Amino acid sequence: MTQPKIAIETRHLTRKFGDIVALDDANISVRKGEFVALMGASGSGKTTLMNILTCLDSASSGEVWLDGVNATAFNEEERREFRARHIGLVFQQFHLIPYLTALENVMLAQYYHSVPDEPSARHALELVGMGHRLEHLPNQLSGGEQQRVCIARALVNEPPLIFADEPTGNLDEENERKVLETFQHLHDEGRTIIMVTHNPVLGGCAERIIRLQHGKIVS
Ligand SMILES: Nc1ncnc2c1ncn2[C@@H]1O[C@H](COP(=O)(O)OP(=O)(O)OP(=O)(O)O)[C@@H](O)[C@H]1O
Repeated sequence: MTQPKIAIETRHLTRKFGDIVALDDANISVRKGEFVALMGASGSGKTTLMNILTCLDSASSGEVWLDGVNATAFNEEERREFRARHIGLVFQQFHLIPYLTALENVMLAQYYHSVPDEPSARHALELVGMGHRLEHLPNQLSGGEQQRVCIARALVNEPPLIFADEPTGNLDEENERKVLETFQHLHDEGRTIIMVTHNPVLGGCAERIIRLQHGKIVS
């Protein structure tokens, strides 16, 4: 079977919360291997869209296709299952387990997915430039290093889609640069990345910017 070239597609996607239309007839299409930034003012619907695309929420109407699968009518169990197999998430807050080393934190993600495999956990950390900090605890790492452990954790199970929500929000400029370089490296490797950000520097590093305004895609 040939693999679909489209990683993400939404058709007339709408999400309402009571009277509030958080997402209004949104149509987006992201190719496999694309690096896309999702930008827009506060309240424009970025989180709402991300939550649907990462199977944390479902739409009020419209369709969502992820990695060639129609995810529109997934129930909670199916969403959880799909998320575990297809989606890697990087958050602004690191959510690392403080008493586990960098390597163990990454292996824990493997454990929840299938089985821990130390060589591939090491490889994921090497990929993000953290091969020299495997045995460090989170509090022995800089913010940027912790975020790179989180990126390794997000990609260790080889998810086809990587989502990042303000991944450098808590970092200084130097660490922001290193994390950005890591995403660019992953992009060069052909991974599909969708990044929510307010930061024009990050937005400028993406291949394309999808802009939201009052729940609508404006460009
Ligand atoms: N659970 C909810 N219940 C009611 N209204 C909601 C809910 N979630 C979001 N909204 C509303 O939907 C709109 C879009 O919110 P959303 O969080 O998607 O914006 P955002 O672009 O991510 O904003 P920010 O950049 O501030 O995080 C806002 O008007 C918000 O108040």
